Amino acid sequence: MDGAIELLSEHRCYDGAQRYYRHASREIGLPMRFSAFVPAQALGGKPAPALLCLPGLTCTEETFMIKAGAQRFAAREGLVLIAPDTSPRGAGIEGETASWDFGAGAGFYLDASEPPWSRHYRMESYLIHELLPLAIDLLRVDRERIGITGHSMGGHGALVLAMRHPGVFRSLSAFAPIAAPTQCPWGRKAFSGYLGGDETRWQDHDASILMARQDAAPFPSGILVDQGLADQFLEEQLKPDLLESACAKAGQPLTLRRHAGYDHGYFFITSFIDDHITHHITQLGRNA
Ligand SMILES: N[C@@H](CCC(=O)N[C@@H](CSC=O)C(=O)NCC(=O)O)C(=O)O
Repeated sequence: MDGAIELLSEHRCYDGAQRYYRHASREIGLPMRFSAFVPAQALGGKPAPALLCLPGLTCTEETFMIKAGAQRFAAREGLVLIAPDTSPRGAGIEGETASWDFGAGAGFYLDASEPPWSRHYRMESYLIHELLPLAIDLLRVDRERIGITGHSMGGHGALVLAMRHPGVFRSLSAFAPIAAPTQCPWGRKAFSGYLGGDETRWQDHDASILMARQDAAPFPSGILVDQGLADQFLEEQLKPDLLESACAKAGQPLTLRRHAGYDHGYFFITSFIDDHITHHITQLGRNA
């Protein structure tokens, strides 16, 4: 695979550009798609701050861009938005599309160690070592001003990747993250399939465990997490209280906002996305 990047479509959006790309991924070994919103300030100008937005189970590179309503606020702040797909597609693995919470659409933003998944399911390496460098070059992203956020499985990805790759991301937030995946059915199913039966190896991909291990706050300016209290997955799958305890142990400032009446879906995300854009641009710094 030669890594050629194909612009699939481009749409004018708040004076910037909403784009969809496909490229031959070196890390995944298959074609991958991603989307990017490039604000007007970044179209011809100097390097811009960027936010990597990780979608949740069953989503694609399109979901966040068409449902979160983030472009209006990113345009205001001159912030590039980048959204990947949630897994490789078409790996040809038996059972890959058999369930919605494992396999296609459910890559959990990690590198699988277990065959047959280990050959293509390498979302962590893909994001850190391929998509981000590609975005820095292609979209003129300032490598010193990249933040990360995500929803549900993507919230897990944001929290875990931010801690596993210190210095790559300068700001962090999440919507209804899977905050303790070693202790919930979604996480246990994914980790046993992708990482195998040795649960000690799962701990390196659990945000609450990683946070509790920190000697000092990895994000001293604070992490923002929003959680709906009418979220149908809250008790069984998400467990934000465990992240809250881990942050307290690590001395990590955390703003965990619990919102009465909001469920797990994108109406919840779009209600609070402006606060997340403001959180990130405040920590990343606006272009002068
Ligand atoms: N098909 C499932 C529901 C799947 C779902 O709710 N996916 C969420 C993310 S859940 C955690 O990662 C999502 O973002 N869906 C896309 C959307 O447009 O809402 C079921 O049957 O329960």
